[in-house]
Amino acid sequence: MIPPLCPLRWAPLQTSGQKALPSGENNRYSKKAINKPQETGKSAGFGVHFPLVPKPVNRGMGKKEILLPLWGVAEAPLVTERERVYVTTFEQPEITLITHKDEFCVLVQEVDDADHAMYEPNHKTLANDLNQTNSFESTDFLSGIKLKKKDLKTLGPGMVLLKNFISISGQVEIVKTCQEFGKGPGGFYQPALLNLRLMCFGRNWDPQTKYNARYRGDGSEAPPIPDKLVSLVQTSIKDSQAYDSSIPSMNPDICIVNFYATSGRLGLHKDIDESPDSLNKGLPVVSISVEIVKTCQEFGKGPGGFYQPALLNLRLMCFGRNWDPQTKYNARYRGDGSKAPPIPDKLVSLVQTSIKDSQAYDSSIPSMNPDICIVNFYATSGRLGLHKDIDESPDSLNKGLPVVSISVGDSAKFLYGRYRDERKANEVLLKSGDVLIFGGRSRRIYHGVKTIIPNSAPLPLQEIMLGPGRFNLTFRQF
Ligand SMILES: O=C(O)CCC(=O)C(=O)O
Ligand SMILES: [Fe+2]
Repeated sequence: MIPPLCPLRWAPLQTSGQKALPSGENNRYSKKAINKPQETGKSAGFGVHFPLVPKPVNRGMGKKEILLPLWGVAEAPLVTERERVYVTTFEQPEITLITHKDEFCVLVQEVDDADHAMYEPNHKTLANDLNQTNSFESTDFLSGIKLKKKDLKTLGPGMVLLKNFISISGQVEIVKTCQEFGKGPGGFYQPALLNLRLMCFGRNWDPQTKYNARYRGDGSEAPPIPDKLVSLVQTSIKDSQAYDSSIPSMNPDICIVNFYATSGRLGLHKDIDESPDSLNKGLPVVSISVEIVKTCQEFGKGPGGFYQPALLNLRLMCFGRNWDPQTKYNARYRGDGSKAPPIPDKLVSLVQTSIKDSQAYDSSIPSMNPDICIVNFYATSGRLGLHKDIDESPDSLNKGLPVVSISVGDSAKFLYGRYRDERKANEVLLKSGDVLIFGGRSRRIYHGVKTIIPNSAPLPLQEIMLGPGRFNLTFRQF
C-alpha cells in the first residue's frame, strides 16, 4: 500500500471541449438557447486499499452514506474528475463505490440493498481496524460543519468554481433567508417575459430599468444584504484568489436572487449593467497556468534555460539552484556558466497553498520551503523512467519534506509505486493544473512518466504553447 500521496486537482483552465460564451453584447436576458454544461470526462478508476469497511447509513430514497475515516481516504489517490471519485477496494475488487468527495471525506453513495448486503461479511472481520481509526460522525455531514476541503476548479482565466463550498446547514439558512425576505415587500416578483422570480438585496436592479430605479414598482426598497452572505462572498473570493490571483477583491453592494421553478430558465446573457469601473477591474485576466507557461518559456530560452540532458527524453531547466542528472546538486553553475534564476514568488506561494490544502487531507505531510524547482519539458515523445528523488539533503529526505509537482500543458500518464517495476506501478493521469504532492512516508516512492497525451492541454494553453508537450515543475527543499 502506498502511504501518503496526495494529488490535488487544481485545474486552472477550462478543459478542451468547453466553449467560450459567444462574443457580442448579449445582454442579460436575450432569448438564446442555453447550452447544457459540458461533461468533461468520466471519472477515472483507481485501485485503493481501504483497510476498513465502509459503514453504510441509510438515508432513504435508495441513498446511503458511507463514512470513511480521513486517513483511509488520504491514502487513496484522490484524483477526481469533477466531483466524483471511484474507489475500488482490494478486498472486494468487484465492488466499485461511486462516491462524492466531500468535507471530512464522508463519501456518499447511492446503492440498493443488494450492494449494501455485500459489505456485511467484511464488516465483522475488519471491525478492529475500524475501531482503531478515528472515523467521523454522520452528524458532521448533516450539520455541515465548515468544509475542510473545497473542490476547486477554474473554468477559465478569472473563473473559479468552488465545489461543495457551502455546508448543508448554510444552504438551509440561505433558503430560509430568501423565503423570509421573498414574501415581504421588495420580495419575489415575476419580471415580464422572464421565466423566473426575482428579488434584490442591497439595491434594486430590474431587467427594464437596470440600476436606475431606486425603488421597486411597489415602492419598496431592497433590504440590505445579510451580513452572513457578505462574509460568505468574501471568503469565497479569498479562496478563489489563492488559485487564481487575477481575481480582484470586491465589496458586494447588490445581490440578485433568482428563483427558478422546475420550468425556469435564463437565456445566455452577460452581466454588464454594473459600473464601467467595476466591469473593467482585473482586466486583462491572466490565468496562473498561462503565467507558468510564459515564465518557463521566458526563462527557458535565456542562459540557464532549457537544455537536453544526456540520455533523457526531456528538456530541463532549474530555478533556485542548479541540479543536473550527472552532478546532482554539486555543480553550482550549469555547463554554460549560467546560474539558476530565483524561483518566482508566485510559484512559491502556489506551492505553499498546495501543501496547506494537502495537509487538510493528510496532516502527516510536512511543510516545506522550496529552494529548488526543476522544470521538465516533455515533447509528445517525452518520458521519464521510474526513479526516486533522493538527491536532496539527508535532513530533507529524512523529514519527508514533500516534492510538489505541478503539471501544465498536455496530460501525462504518471506511474508511481513501491518498486522499480512498471508492471507493478500504479498509474494516474496528471492533467494540466494538477498538483501532486508526495512527502512523508511517500517521499521515496518510485515514480516516472510513461507517456504524454498530445494535444490534451486546455485550448488557451495550446494557443500560447509553441507545440504540444507538457511542463512539469517539481519543487523541493534541498
Ligand atoms: O514529470 C513528472 O511528472 C515527474 C518529474 C520527476 O519525477 C522529476 O523531475 O524528478
Ligand atoms: Fe522525480
